[in-house]
Amino acid sequence: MQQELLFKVLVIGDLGVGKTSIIKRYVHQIYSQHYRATIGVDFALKVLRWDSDTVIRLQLWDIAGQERYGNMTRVYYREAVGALVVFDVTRASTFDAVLKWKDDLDSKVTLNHGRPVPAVLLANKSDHLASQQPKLDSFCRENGFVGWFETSAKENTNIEEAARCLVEHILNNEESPMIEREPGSLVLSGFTNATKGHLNCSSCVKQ
Ligand SMILES: Nc1nc2c(ncn2[C@@H]2O[C@H](COP(=O)(O)OP(=O)(O)OP(=O)(O)O)[C@@H](O)[C@H]2O)c(=O)[nH]1
Repeated sequence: MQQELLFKVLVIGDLGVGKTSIIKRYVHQIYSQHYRATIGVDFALKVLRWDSDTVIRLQLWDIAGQERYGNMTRVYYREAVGALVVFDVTRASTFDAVLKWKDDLDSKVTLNHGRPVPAVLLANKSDHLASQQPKLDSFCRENGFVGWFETSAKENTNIEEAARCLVEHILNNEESPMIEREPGSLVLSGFTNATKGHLNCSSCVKQ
């Protein structure tokens, strides 16, 4: 029987780092230079055919960068099972803010037993870089990110890979709350043994 899983994923990071652009590229295959700040929160849905009997619906919550200074994030973060934390490689201050976003996330949403939801770090606008960025493996290990990717929404680099890495970690979390959908019904459910196991994310940081 085919199963459909719905995962709420947050996309967070400072103002103008490219969260909306990453989502638009990933979901609609479009990119624009034009900058319009997100107000509050926006949503997009990406449907992934994961394997022959699993369809994953990724509900992407595009949280405005300015929200870190507001108090709405607790509401927005509720029931999220994963996050993409984005910074802009051309602006060091946005990297400095990454841990503040991660702390905000960890303080407001956790899995059972208080474990953090998986978070993947995105070094966006990598098309701007003349040379390689320092590798972030140890930064990720030390700060609880499950992996990191140099992305470019402009050139469509590594966005699918990053999302895949995140989904693999979400699936590996036995206790991730999830909605399993059968035609005509919506029920909250835990994982089935058929869904978990055997998953391996080669591009993610080795823990
Ligand atoms: N060169 C380059 N520019 C990018 C990339 N991603 C986004 N931008 C540009 O950066 C600006 C901000 O992008 P947004 O996607 O609106 O940023 P955001 O993080 O959603 O911003 P807020 O909604 O204010 O939090 C826009 O002008 C984009 O065109 C990228 O990968 N490379």
